[in-house]
Amino acid sequence: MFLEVQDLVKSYQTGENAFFAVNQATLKMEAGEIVVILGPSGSGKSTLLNLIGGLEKATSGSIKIEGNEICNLSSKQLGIYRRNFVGFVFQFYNLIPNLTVRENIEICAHLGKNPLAIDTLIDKVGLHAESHKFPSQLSGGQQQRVAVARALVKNPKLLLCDEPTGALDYKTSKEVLELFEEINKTYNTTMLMITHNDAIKDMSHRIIRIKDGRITHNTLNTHRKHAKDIDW
Ligand SMILES: Nc1ncnc2c1ncn2[C@@H]1O[C@H](COP(=O)(O)OP(=O)(O)OP(=O)(O)O)[C@@H](O)[C@H]1O
Repeated sequence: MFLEVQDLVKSYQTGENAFFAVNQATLKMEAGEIVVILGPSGSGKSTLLNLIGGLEKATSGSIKIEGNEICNLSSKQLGIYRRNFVGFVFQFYNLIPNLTVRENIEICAHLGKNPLAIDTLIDKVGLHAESHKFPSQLSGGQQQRVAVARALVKNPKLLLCDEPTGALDYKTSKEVLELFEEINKTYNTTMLMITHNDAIKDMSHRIIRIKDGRITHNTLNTHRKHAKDIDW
């Protein structure tokens, strides 16, 4: 099993009471799976993603990646885990404005042990003609494709995405989703995504629903579609 989360809890002390942002969450992911997390605002989606990505520390419970526990790692060890294992894509692309497309990707290449070839990746995300442009010269979809390439260049086994198409229109969302599907197929990257976009749900292998910090559903998507065939 690639990822195993067991009885995971993240609580905050608010006055005398504890508030449970993630409450006894248990889930498993196979290598190469695309899993989406759905749930209302404030239900704990980002917290769960951040715990798995080693951006936050759990109150209790266990997260094992390829059998290795990450919940008891020090901050420094968590940094190494993030660097070696995890790529992040957020709703807003967070590119460095005074670096070109190529340079934005290049600066992350050395972070992993087996980085992907930059030019192959630039071709894969369809930005060959844009590689010397600056972020301000790109559309939102193109900027998100740079962000995806930047997250992938170190060849992470796990890609965590928080509303990756949240700032994109229909057409560019579809392009980015086709890219995710292609990357998943080519590199067998395991992907965990938070989204309100129904299309991501339709192209995923598994759907997790969360409410008030608790996982309420965890179902295989037996009617999985390819991104190019999805209308929403
Ligand atoms: N540092 C913190 N201190 C106290 N409460 C927090 C903290 N961080 C998050 N929370 C609370 O935990 C709950 C879950 O937050 P989280 O951001 O994980 O929700 P979400 O499902 O991702 O929401 P959204 O869809 O609106 O982004 C929320 O009620 C939030 O207010």
